[in-house]
Amino acid sequence: MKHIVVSWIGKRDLDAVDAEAGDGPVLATLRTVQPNQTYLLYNYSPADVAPYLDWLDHHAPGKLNARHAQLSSPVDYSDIYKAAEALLHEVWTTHPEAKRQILISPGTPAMQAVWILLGKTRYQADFLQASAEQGVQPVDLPFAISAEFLPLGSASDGLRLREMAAAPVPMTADFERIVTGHPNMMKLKQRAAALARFDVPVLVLGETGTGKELFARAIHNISTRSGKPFVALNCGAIPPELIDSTLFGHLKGAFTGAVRDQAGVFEQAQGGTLFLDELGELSASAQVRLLRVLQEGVITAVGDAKERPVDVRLIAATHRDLQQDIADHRFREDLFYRVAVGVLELPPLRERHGDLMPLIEHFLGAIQQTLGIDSELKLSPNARNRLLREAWPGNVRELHATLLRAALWAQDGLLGDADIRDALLGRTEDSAGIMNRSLGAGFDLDALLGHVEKHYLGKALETAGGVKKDAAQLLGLGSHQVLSNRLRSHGLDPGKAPSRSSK
Ligand SMILES: Nc1ncnc2c1ncn2[C@@H]1O[C@H](COP(=O)(O)OP(=O)(O)OP(=O)(O)O)[C@@H](O)[C@H]1O
Repeated sequence: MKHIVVSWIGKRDLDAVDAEAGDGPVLATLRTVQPNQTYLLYNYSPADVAPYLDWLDHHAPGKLNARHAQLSSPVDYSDIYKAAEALLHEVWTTHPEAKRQILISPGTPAMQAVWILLGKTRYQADFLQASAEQGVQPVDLPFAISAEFLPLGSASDGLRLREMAAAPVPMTADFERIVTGHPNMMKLKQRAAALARFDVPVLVLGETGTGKELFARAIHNISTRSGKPFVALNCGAIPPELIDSTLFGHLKGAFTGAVRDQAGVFEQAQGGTLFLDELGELSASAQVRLLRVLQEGVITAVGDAKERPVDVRLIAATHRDLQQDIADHRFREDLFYRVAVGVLELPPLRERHGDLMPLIEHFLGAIQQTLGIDSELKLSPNARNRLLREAWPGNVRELHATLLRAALWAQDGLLGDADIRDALLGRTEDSAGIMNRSLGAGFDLDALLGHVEKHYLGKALETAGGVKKDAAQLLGLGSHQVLSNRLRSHGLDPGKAPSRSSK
């Protein structure tokens, strides 16, 4: 494996040419860790550094690259950042697979600080330090600087770079839609893309709203079945008496209310992918029948005597701990091993350090389009901090819903702290909260009703994926024009909204 070391050249290094002064931090480190390639930055004059570079070339292992960085002063953070960033960008993108170490000892404290900032965030690296007293040592910096602490622009640039650097399997647009810069999630995207190429069942585990369906769709879209249907079914939402007919279909007259033949989801997904969400909610008897279909590749519709062959790839998901359910005899072990051939376990949002800001930016852009807002949606600093402090028990889905609600509340495209607070309240405020406000000073009936209206407008738009016609139907409003009028009365201009959301 290629091994690269990066460092500034410091005063003690230049002094090392004089035989009395020891090796200096750079040479001492190179002798110890033996990299194949070393990249050095210096801000001394090239004439002063030339003898040192000659000398170093004689004594150091591997290939040396040194470049002059023009700094207005050795403590100017901005110039140091530019020089260090340019070097790391070049080296990290040219050698994405290499073992990368940054020697932080040579140079000024400002140079050290910039190495740590960059090496902990956009250009992940191990750090080394060298001193005459302690020798050469790895530096353990027991903290993470997540993308949340970086300015917006650089957080997303870094995201792209890290994705590029860590992507041996080419990612298609479908996987690009899964916004993340978190190393575990990027590994999961890789694994999912690899699994997509094999026609095996996949089990996606994770809390609600972590992106299980998004992964399932991405897998389908890059698989050989992409030209065929993707059918999603939430097993937890089907009444037990309808589970068989929903899965396998029924014939006309099979039971009261069966007025015509109806294909089940297996048949609807024929040739394609069936996504069974909340698989852990299936009753014991439904589990037996599902197992049989997976073993034999045939279904029997309710009321039918004939078996019909089905060719479907199954992707299942659950937020439950299926291993525990197996131990408690709630889930069949044989079914588990049938569906859990490829397993992806998505971490909750609270564990994906660095993902919040990129997701927020992504959703603000999508919501702006959905709501047809002209100017870019922006967050006030306090609103941003509030979003970053939240634990997000409903994960990415809840983050999106909160931003959508806040965007409906916001004035002039600026989402303030109060908008976010109100939007967050919307997730917990029950009818009693709304019904039991004290009358008198501060009570404002119009504002309260407006609040409720905005809550439901947002909820319907979210549920309908931004399609106004469907949202209007969900709200019992006569037409999408009525919905548009209501949105307009809250200062939004839905005339510009696309008919389909960009999500
Ligand atoms: N990493 C992500 N990048 C962009 N959008 C995301 C991401 N994760 C989730 N989303 C969005 O969040 C919403 C919820 O995601 P999804 O439906 O895939 O979650 P889920 O785990 O299947 O949820 P549930 O268990 O509640 O069905 C969707 O609108 C999805 O597009």
